[in-house]
Amino acid sequence: MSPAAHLTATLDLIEAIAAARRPADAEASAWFRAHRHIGDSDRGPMLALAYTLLRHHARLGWWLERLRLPDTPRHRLLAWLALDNTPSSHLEALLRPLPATERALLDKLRGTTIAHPAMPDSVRLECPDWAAAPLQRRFTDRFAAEMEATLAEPPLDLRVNPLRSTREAMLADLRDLGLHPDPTPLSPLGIRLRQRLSLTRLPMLKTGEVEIQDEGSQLVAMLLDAQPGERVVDFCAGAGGKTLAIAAQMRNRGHVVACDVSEMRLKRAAERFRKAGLHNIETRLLASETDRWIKRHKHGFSRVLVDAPCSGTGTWRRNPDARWRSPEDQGLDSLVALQSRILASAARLVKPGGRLVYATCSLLPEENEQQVTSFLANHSDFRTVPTGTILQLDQPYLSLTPAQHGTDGFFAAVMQRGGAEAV
Ligand SMILES: C[S@@+](CC[C@H](N)C(=O)[O-])C[C@H]1O[C@@H](n2cnc3c(N)ncnc32)[C@H](O)[C@@H]1O
Repeated sequence: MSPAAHLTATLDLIEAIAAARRPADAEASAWFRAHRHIGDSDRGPMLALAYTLLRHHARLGWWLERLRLPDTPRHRLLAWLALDNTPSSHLEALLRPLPATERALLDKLRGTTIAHPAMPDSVRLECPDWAAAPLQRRFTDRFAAEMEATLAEPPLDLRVNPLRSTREAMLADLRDLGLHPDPTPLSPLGIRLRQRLSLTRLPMLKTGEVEIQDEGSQLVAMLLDAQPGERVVDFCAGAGGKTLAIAAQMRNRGHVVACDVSEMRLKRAAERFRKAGLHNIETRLLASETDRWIKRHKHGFSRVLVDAPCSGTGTWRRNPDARWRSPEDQGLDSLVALQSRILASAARLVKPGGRLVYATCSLLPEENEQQVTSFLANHSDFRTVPTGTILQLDQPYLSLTPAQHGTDGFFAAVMQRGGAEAV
């Protein structure tokens, strides 16, 4: 692609993402499917630029307002390129015609940095109003550092499928491909790649030897501590990211039921299970969290994971657009109420001595510790098991943040039904 065609196509992609109601990653995938002629060498840089704009969303909006320019994707792109010191002559050639207002925008921003002393903290830290108060309450003097960590580009984390390979073998294969992988510090199955790369460079994704999974997500699955031969439920399985890790840990022995209310996600999950060579997983579509199947299988499982729908505040590094969408659609209060209903209903599946893990990818105490406290207050037959007894992390609950652990933000609590020996 010529540089001009490349930039014009990037603007088209950015406009599509801005206009879409669905998340940016889904819109970008659909956009590239509709533009199959665009090759890998263009895709990576196009996506990187589109995501850079999303990561600077509030700050770019602030600049356009200050310069009294309409807030359009084109102006956002021009503002970013000017702040990034792309030469004007280059831009004039690429984005013709460049009206006088846009040329003035470039002139005003050239040599300036994106941060400005007059920017309020909420803009500088890209923190939406709905999340600012609970996040400040939680992090107090670490608030700015935590928010800054959510603005960094995340690494690519892989989880090795122990049924197909080992971490050492995969590290060696990745080095042979000219990459620079590191073992992840917390998960024994994790590999971290910090360089930007096209996924087509990783044949081990196709063979099911590795899966893409943030280290924090790997740890949540490990916390379930599912053993070969057990009966396990992944209640909010979605597209099966954690189910895959759980079933692999069980070495394909025992039985895993992957439930969800989304048929589309379960279909995608089933496809992934086949590819990973996992045969001990059944998918089950639920009509709601109180589906009759749950009553029929009361006390039927030794391990139940509830990876609840949440605000996704812990995944802002990967989904920078999420902070401007979620959970405005439904509101935090109704999300918290849904989580509480899901947790109470899924708990019925746990047999005496069995374990229930409640997890979110949220940083908000309302969805995490407070949710567990209120569950325990209403379920006196459950008690918490410190996560330090399972992982090498000395925490009562698993609580990961981008600034402290270099992972996405995750929370998980392990609870056991009854005081008997864990199953
Ligand atoms: C955080 S996502 C799960 C991600 C998945 N566990 C993974 O690791 O890839 C939450 C899931 O909960 C599902 N969900 C939403 N409402 C639900 C309900 N009432 N009962 C069960 N699952 C629900 C959503 O469809 C979504 O797939």
